[in-house]
Amino acid sequence: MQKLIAWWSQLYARLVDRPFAERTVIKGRYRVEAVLGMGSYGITYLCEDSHSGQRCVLKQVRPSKLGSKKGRPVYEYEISVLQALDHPQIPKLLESFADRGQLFLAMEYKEGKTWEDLIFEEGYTISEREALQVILDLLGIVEYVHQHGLVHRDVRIPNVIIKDGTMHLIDFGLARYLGDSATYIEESLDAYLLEKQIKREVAFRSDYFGLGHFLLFLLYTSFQPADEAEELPWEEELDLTPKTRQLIRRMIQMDEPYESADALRADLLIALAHSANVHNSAPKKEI
Ligand SMILES: Nc1ncnc2c1ncn2[C@@H]1O[C@H](COP(=O)(O)OP(=O)(O)OP(=O)(O)O)[C@@H](O)[C@H]1O
Repeated sequence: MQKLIAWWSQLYARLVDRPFAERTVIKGRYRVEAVLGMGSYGITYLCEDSHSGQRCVLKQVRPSKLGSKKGRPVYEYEISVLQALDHPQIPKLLESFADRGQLFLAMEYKEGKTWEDLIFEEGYTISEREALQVILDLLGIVEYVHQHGLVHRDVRIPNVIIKDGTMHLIDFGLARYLGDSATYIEESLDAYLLEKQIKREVAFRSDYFGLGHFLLFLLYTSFQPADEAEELPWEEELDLTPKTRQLIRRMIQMDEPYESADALRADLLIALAHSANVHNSAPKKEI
């Protein structure tokens, strides 16, 4: 029976979750230029706002999710989160509205490339010092989010956009206020894999965990495995200074986790002072 329900809901979603075509005008002002993505609860569009002449991002709740617990509550939560934040490196909420029976939110468009694009499409290689500097800059945005009682919980390379050297943190769909439950519905966290539990914990340290993995991604851009070498743990593969290694171990909770941005920043600055600005391999492209 459960299989049948799952099959039916997938079929239903496929039938109704059809994105609006390019050039469709929503609410008489937002002209769809492209579909940016189809996420778990929303469809994201790049639009031109005919009122301001500016580009913006529209997020539409998937029609198949409108009546479910993962539809409107998630949408309303994201609105409240974006409304609470006002930072130049975070997209601002422009408005939320219903049109044609659908729910939308409009937010500022952050033009640029994500770190995922820079690493995987453009082949950037980053030295240890540069990587630590990136994390230090990102920590400033994350700390601002924390100061508003929020945890982002999805700090990852596809969620950071970089334009002219300035980073922007996007995708607050998983953000939660401290004290709120980690899931929207009565899901038992015990069922989650340990790593997912750490990432989704509503605590500041889960964002430091995300930043730790972000740092590892950046550091791996300079790693070149020997031909047919077996995969080893990061501590053996990456040639890092001891301070950076200790820092990462705490960020990804192999050792006592950081509980405040100040403590993490202090160790980041120490690691930076000890770090080398050399690439482990010849850079294909440097930042
Ligand atoms: N404010 C924004 N400015 C620029 N690009 C954005 C903005 N918000 C989202 N995007 C881009 O739109 C795409 C879809 O993003 P979105 O975060 O809505 O959904 P997702 O990551 O596909 O799924 P999920 O909601 O499940 O995390 C991504 O490529 C993201 O880079």
